[in-house]
Amino acid sequence: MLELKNIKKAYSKKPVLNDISLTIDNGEIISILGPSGSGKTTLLNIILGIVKVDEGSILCDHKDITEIPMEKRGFNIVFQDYALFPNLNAYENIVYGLKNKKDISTEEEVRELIHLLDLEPHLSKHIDQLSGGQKQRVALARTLVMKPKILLLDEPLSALDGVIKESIKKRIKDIAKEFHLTTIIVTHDPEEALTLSDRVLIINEGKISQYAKPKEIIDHPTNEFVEEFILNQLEIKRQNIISLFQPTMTFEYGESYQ
Ligand SMILES: Nc1ncnc2c1ncn2[C@@H]1O[C@H](COP(=O)(O)OP(=O)(O)OP(=O)(O)O)[C@@H](O)[C@H]1O
Repeated sequence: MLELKNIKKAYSKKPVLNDISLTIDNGEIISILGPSGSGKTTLLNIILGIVKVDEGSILCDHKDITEIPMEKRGFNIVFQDYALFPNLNAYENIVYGLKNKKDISTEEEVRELIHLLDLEPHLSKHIDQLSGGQKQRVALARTLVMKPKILLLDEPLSALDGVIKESIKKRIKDIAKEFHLTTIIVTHDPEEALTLSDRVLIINEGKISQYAKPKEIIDHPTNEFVEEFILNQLEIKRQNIISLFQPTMTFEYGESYQ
């Protein structure tokens, strides 16, 4: 279990996170959702260990890790731009981290992950020969072979569209469930957060607006911000789709409107 207790962070005296407390159970998929500048990446980086807190503590399985450096926390992140090595092929990227830590994953485990992510046909391709969705899967495989205790994903679907997005979403869910892997995802897209996660943490101006299961958020938004920002965005999306399929109405004098 990961616990954040009264986390505070300011940059140049400007508060960015204000008294964030929450728990994340082992094996849960959590999305951190909020508008631009609300503090999502700062929170992710604090969990990862890149950014230090000003106040508060972080506990992992009841052990205080607040002062433990990133490399010793055993968490791992897939960055938004995937950060793959362009001079290596897909397979070399996937196994790169095992060079000095061979015993973390066996060859068989690596093969299983490659299979799960459907990457067999792409292993010898160079990074610039891969599509966005394929790059994303290589980045996921590269992170997962290191068997992180917690998987952090920064806007994992933002560069993908349509069917590919749905397929990656399903793979992230399947992998998290199969490996009982605690997964924390940063996103600004309510639809993504609500369909991908067990619980969604909605933050606004550095404070928790609501932290609940997707259904609870939709049925019982606890404040105006959640209603306005999250639910209205979903409604706009829904209306846009409906309007695409509405038949053109024709009037007596030949006028029409949509
Ligand atoms: N290293 C930094 N130094 C100073 N200010 C920072 C730093 N990092 C972030 N901030 C500020 O902290 C606030 C929160 O930034 P953060 O990147 O956490 O937001 P975000 O919700 O991830 O935004 P976005 O969705 O646009 O990426 C912003 O006002 C940002 O300008």
